[in-house]
Amino acid sequence: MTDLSALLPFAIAVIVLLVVAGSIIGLVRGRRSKVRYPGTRDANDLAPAQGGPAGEDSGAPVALAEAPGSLAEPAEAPAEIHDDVVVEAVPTETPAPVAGRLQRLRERLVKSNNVFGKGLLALLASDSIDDAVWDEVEETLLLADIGTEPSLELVDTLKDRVKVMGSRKPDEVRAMLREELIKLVDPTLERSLSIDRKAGKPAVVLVVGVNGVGKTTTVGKLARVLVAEDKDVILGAADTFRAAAAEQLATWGARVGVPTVKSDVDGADPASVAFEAVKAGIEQEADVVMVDTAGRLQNKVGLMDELGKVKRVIEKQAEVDEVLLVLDATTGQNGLNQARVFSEVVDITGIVLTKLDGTAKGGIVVAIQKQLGVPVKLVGLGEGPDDLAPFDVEGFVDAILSEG
Ligand SMILES: Nc1nc2c(ncn2[C@@H]2O[C@H](COP(=O)(O)OP(=O)(O)OP(=O)(O)O)[C@@H](O)[C@H]2O)c(=O)[nH]1
Repeated sequence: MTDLSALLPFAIAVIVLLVVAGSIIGLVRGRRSKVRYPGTRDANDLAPAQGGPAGEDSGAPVALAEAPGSLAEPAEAPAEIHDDVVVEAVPTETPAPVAGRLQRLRERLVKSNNVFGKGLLALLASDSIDDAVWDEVEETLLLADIGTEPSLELVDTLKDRVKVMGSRKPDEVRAMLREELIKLVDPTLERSLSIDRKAGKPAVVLVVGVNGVGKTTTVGKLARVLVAEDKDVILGAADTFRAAAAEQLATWGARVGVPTVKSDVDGADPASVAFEAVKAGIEQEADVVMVDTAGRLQNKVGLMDELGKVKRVIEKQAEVDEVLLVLDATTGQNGLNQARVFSEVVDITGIVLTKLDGTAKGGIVVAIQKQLGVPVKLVGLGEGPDDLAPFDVEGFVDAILSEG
């Protein structure tokens, strides 16, 4: 007769193998989305409305009725975001304090933009400033993307001031230029974000823009800014087009303990997700609900309509306090066209200018504000999690004029 105890190690080995195989299959299933997008799809095609209920025609924007529970339950802890989504348990991080961030990121700005400032200082300090020099001053301003009209205005003002000054000491020239640049960037604009609860509801921030400008990254970074300011935040992943966007956002949130409301269904109705996120924010008494949207080209009418719908559906529950348009500073004047069209569909309340670390065209800040009358509220200065800073006029001008 076989000794049963001799078989025991084999039995254990078989059980272990079965458990391991089972969890691998579970993991693979978990990573796969339940519904695949049926055909080839252009980044600017409309998502098929699978969430339906948020459709304005239905009149009652409720949760995705066909897929109950398909929107992830807002989680308290990173590992609990959703049964079906594998989110690695990341230790919660403490975001860098917000005060003085631009100062800390100043070096990036100095590196990319002080060529422009230095150039101006050198030109204005030259012994005699003739027309050729003034042309160079103007060209320098145009190259920094300040825009034609503001550049001409600034040259005129500087001409007048130089005339009055007579002989010019470098310090005086610097002080004069600093003063005029600060005026141009406009310290009187209101740049604070509306992120306070009101009427018993959370503040709602909608983040919009064309593809690849840094929307999801900005929402993630901004969540950290808000957490650093002790706000309770909920994220809404209404970028239902790019498959990885929702998980990318959830990971950003999880790192600072912020839950994300998202759909497991590729191409779900973004308005439904936005609606659910705001609903969760109201129920959980969050301070801020931040909704990320899919990148869309401003010339695609259907997509722009979809964005208008997202906003209107949110407004069935709560006011949208901020609509932040994310613009990539490296795209220069093209950003202005985008901004114009977006502002026709949704009232833009602020600009987030990303990738300022990668361009010498910081003057776009001036051009955008002049053309749209909308202030730059935040600037992105790198890919790091805390490389987003509240825009501060003096800090910005000082970095441009820095010796560094
Ligand atoms: N250097 C630099 N890179 C940035 C900054 N902000 C965002 N990025 C990078 O820009 C790239 C695109 O960022 P995403 O957040 O995915 O852009 P998106 O607008 O959400 O993209 P879509 O959803 O495809 O429209 C990423 O590689 C980011 O790391 C910034 O301030 N500086």
